[in-house]
Formats: sequence, structure tokens, C-alpha cells
Amino acid sequence: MRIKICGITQPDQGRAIANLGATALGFILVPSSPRYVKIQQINAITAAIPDKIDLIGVFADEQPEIIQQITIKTPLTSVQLHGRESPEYCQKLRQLLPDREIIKALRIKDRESWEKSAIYFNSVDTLLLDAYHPQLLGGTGHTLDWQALASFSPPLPWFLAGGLNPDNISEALTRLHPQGIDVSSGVERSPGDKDLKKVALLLERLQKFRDQ
Ligand SMILES: O=C(O)c1ccccc1NCC(=O)[C@H](O)[C@H](O)COP(=O)(O)O
Repeated sequence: MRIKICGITQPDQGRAIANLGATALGFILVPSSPRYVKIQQINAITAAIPDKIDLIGVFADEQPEIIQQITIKTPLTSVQLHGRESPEYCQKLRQLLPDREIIKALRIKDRESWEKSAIYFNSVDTLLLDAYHPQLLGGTGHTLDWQALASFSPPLPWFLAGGLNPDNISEALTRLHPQGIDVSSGVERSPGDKDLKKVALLLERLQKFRDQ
């Protein structure tokens, strides 16, 4: 199972979280976010991190050429699209970045919104289901309706996100079987400041699901 800890802002925390066993670190490149990091910060954080970890840049409605430039200047392995990007936009980005994983995040309001995920099946590598919030794009701490999602079974890998934390992760993964999970505010002291004890507890509780 892929384990993404998102909203990393500090080199020592990034390194510690990689050493604890996360398989992916997420970097927020959305300027309005309290977890926003610049290119120089991403490079400082990733300098001392093992090669095998995925480094995911999170964007929202950014110009494809700007994303391309950022991937040239950083070691990002994946690009997560967290805004209102269309399938056509995703295809264009895929042409610009043939070697990077493209992840489309969908903010789920109701059953109709996850049924619409089908329009992305041919345009991206991976889906990520996050909670809908009227003001915030991500990092909301709100959970999805896991019961309603029980029949969600897309033909491509997907991450479960939205309000996951050490206390609810076991219940979430007993109900749902995503290929990855994505956690941010549930392992933080404040936005962008990760609580390493909570990250360690999360990873300990994930141990029994890791081979899924
Ligand atoms: O985290 C942010 O501040 C953010 C801002 C703008 C767009 C996306 C953002 N986060 C995306 C993520 O991948 C988060 O990990 C995801 O929303 C889950 O967050 P949480 O509910 O706090 O675990």
C-alpha cells in the first residue's frame, strides 16, 4: 500500500517521515495554502531523502507549462492536480510530462461526484478521492462517506484522502481497499508542522494493511 504524507514544509520532518516508512511525500504548490512551499524549499527537503520515495507536487488549476518548469527544477516524481482540471488538461500535461505520474484529485460531495471520475480513466495514472469543502481545496480534515464509497472500484489505482488520522485509519481500511492513503492535517500540530509521534502511530496502525 502507498502511504503519502502531504503538506511537508520542513527538511528534518520530511527526512524523519521517510525514515518512518512513508512511501510518498506531498508538497503543496498552491500559493493560497498555509502549507505552500517554494521550489527552493522542496529541493532543500528532498536533498536528504531516500531515492525510492515518491515526491508528489500538488497543484490547483496551474498552467501546464509552469508545472513542467517546476518538475525540471525539482525531483518531483508525480504531479497531483487538485483543482478543476479537465480530462483534456490532464492529457496535455501527460504529453508535457511523459515520465511523471499524473494523479487527479476529486473532491467528493456526493455519489454523483465519484461516478464522474470515469471521465478521467483514460487521462491520468491514478485517482485521489478527497473531501469536499466549500472554501478549502484540501487539507480540510473532513472525512468522506466511506459507506457510500464501498462500491467504488475504478480500473486504475486510487488514494483515499480526507480527514484520515491514527484513530480512524483502521476503520477506513476495513471498509475500503484503496491502493494508497493520503494524510495531512490528521498528523499535524498546525498546518505544515507535522507531529512525528502521530505519524509513527499512523504507520504502526497501518502495518497490518501494508501488503494490500
Ligand atoms: O493541504 C493543503 O493545504 C492543500 C491546499 C490546496 C490544495 C490541496 C491541498 N492538499 C491536498 C492533499 O493532498 C491533502 O493531503 C488532502 O487534502 C488530505 O488532507 P487532510 O484531510 O488534512 O488529511
